[in-house]
Amino acid sequence: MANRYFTVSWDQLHRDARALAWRLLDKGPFQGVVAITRGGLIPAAIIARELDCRVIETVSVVTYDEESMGKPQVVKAPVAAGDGTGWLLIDDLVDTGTTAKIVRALLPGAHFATIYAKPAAKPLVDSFVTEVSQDTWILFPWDTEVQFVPPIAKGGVTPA
Ligand SMILES: O=P(O)(O)OC[C@H]1O[C@H](OP(=O)(O)OP(=O)(O)O)[C@H](O)[C@@H]1O
Ligand SMILES: O=c1[nH]c(=O)c2nc[nH]c2[nH]1
Ligand SMILES: [Mg+2]
Repeated sequence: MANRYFTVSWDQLHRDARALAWRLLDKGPFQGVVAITRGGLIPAAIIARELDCRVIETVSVVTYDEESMGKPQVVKAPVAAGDGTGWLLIDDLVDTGTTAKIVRALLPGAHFATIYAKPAAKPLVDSFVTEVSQDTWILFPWDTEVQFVPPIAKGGVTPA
């Protein structure tokens, strides 16, 4: 269980996804992007736009129910991407690496990129932008909303 949170705004996500696109420019060209749904969908859309790539495939692995981990299941395979050679594989983050190991086994030839990476799974990723400590839970903008917090002196939550 995470004991810290790292909140990512839409602006920050867009900036970080574009930073990843810059890093990927000289790794391509790619014939298509495979998004690991659902978290990889928005990062993949931003990166595909920046790399001028129009072909998007998806792979879906269900691993988590909120913050608890269950038994991973591939519920949608990446049919158009062969063994991944020439394709860019995108997810929002790697944490334990469970999802990454499953998808890499399906697409061993793909270049695997994530925006955020925690240390346990960093070696599984070919390109990433920001490392976040293992005990930090990343809060993405699609999972959160803006709300009132009390002042720090009255028990307000300290940001990560
Ligand atoms: O390295 P791991 O420990 O496998 O964790 C990383 C995965 O967990 C999250 O997806 P999740 O399974 O929550 O599904 P979602 O993308 O549909 O939200 C995240 O988007 C990664 O795909
Ligand atoms: O929103 C999320 N934030 C995380 O830090 C994380 N780790 C695994 N799955 C995750 N989902
Ligand atoms: Mg995911």
